[in-house]
Amino acid sequence: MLELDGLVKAFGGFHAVDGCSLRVNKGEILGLIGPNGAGKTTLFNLIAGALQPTSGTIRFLGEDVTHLPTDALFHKGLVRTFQIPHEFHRLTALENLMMVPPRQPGESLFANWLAWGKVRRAEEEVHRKAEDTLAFLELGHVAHERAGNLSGGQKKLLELGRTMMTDAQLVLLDEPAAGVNRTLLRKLEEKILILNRERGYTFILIEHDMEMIEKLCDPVVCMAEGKVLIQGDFHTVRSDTRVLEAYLGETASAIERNEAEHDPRVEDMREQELPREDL
Ligand SMILES: Nc1ncnc2c1ncn2[C@@H]1O[C@H](COP(=O)(O)OP(=O)(O)OP(=O)(O)O)[C@@H](O)[C@H]1O
Repeated sequence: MLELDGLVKAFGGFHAVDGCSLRVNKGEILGLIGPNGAGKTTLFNLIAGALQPTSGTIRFLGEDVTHLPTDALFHKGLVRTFQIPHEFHRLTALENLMMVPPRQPGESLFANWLAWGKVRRAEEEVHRKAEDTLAFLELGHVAHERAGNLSGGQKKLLELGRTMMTDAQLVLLDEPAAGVNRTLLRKLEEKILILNRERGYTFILIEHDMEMIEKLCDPVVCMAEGKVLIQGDFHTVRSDTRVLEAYLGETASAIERNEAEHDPRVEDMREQELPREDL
């Protein structure tokens, strides 16, 4: 379904993604893991057309889509969600879903004027679909609540709902578990599995929550320093020494940073940097 070949994204001299090649097959839930700064979100941005690669190619459903923008990919069925949900916070949950479908006839004044009956039927259909989507996500009770008032977990479910309004084929989920309480997390996992098994959605999922990765994902891909380190099932990837080293490297630098924070010499230096009146 998706083929990445030798993808590179450079920011100045720094390669955030450094020669990534990857295959995603229809029906998979591919888990993308790796320490902070490994390049996972940058890779998502490249796949979703939000960033242009420095080099390399992206093929989606057999077509070269390397330089297509986000909206063109969206119309082809490639949709992403964000680590921080992007809801319209003043609109209700239902209205948020009704905003999604592309090419609504109601968007065109001319179409409105020419065929108002057709427009009304299309709007009713969108309304029904949005209600069905909320019911599937067990969000029916907050349909008329402003999206900005929903909990973090409910916003994540709503993001998933927005992908359902588009008949997406490949969905990129960026840290769906982040900021979600345990109860809603189980619900989110269950819905992702149903969408995958019963509705044929293919997913790529960036996640630091290893329990979620273990439950949902096969294969799992680990990235570090912009590169794909290994691809395999969860247990193979988790026990691979290169993966352990990549995560240990991150832990070691976090410990170093933490020690530096509490080193009296560093604190002295900070005090010296500040003019007295700012202290
Ligand atoms: N626009 C940018 N300009 C410069 N550097 C960037 C830019 N975007 C990302 N980077 C750098 O690229 C590297 C990879 O970042 P990225 O956000 O893709 O990592 P990640 O694996 O998603 O990390 P995390 O798990 O913390 O979200 C980081 O060192 C980051 O600082």
